[in-house]
Amino acid sequence: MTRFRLGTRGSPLALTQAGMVRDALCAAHGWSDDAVEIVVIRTTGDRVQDRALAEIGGKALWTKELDRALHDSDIDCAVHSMKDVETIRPATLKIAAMLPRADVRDRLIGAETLADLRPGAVVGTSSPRRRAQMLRLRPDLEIVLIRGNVDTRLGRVASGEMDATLLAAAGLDRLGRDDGHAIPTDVMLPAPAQGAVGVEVLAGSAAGEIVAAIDHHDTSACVLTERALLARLGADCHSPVAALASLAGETLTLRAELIAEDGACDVAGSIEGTVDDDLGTALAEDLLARAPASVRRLFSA
Ligand SMILES: NCc1[nH]cc(CCC(=O)O)c1CC(=O)O
Repeated sequence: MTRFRLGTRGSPLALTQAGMVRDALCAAHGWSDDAVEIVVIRTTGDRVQDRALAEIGGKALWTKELDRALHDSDIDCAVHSMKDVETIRPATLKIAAMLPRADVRDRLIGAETLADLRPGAVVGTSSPRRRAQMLRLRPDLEIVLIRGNVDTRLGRVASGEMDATLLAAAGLDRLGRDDGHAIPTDVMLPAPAQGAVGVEVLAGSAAGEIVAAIDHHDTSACVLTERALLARLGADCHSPVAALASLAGETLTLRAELIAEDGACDVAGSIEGTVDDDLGTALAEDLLARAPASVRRLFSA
């Protein structure tokens, strides 16, 4: 039997997530573990570690090589952290499934709360959103660029090179790490799609039907709503935007905020409806209409 080929990046987190998708596929289809082959693909994002992602070309750096492998039929599906997947995807590809979403919050490493950080503390992040949100709450902080995988980042706080960093709870939990303290979403709204793992296939492929069997519908509904907001904003990975959708019964609630890079001004809002209401587009339009000029200019919509 030919094995189902699952493409992934090679970082410890990516491999863990690929293993979760393999296990879900095997459980859904009654396959043995060896029915799925995990194919590790090195991306530009993995190779370039010293500059901000936004600076060197953005989220495509994580997906380009996996996209090519899908188009060349070297793999049947590709596993991604949905947070890292560009807003606009090639029409030839389809996000066929998402795993149940994990903890969506950020965790602060190095102090219990942001208020506990010493005046002028050095905090490492490469995320424009985290930078802006931290400066809004604590304008005295010195935000420095940090990249690399989870262990590298934790190591730089442990060594005292920086006072603190922020990491997604989802990634830490998947790696079995209990470091840090979760920040409530009303203090720090997460990145759109944070905590969600998605599986992409070639549009119209047989693999799409195989993968669709593991889709967690509530997660897909929420994450696609957050991505619709990004699309209407014309947001990219330079854009300091936070968003979180949640479903309670039939009611979908979407919260979002846009923050100036220095945290000095922002615009926030929320909207409620059903999954059929295109809440992402509606909230994006509301925020753009109300955004101060210094925030508005960060978006190409
Ligand atoms: N940008 C890197 C990235 N992409 C996804 C996660 C965590 C896992 C997730 O959000 O699903 C991380 C690390 C982090 O932000 O701490």
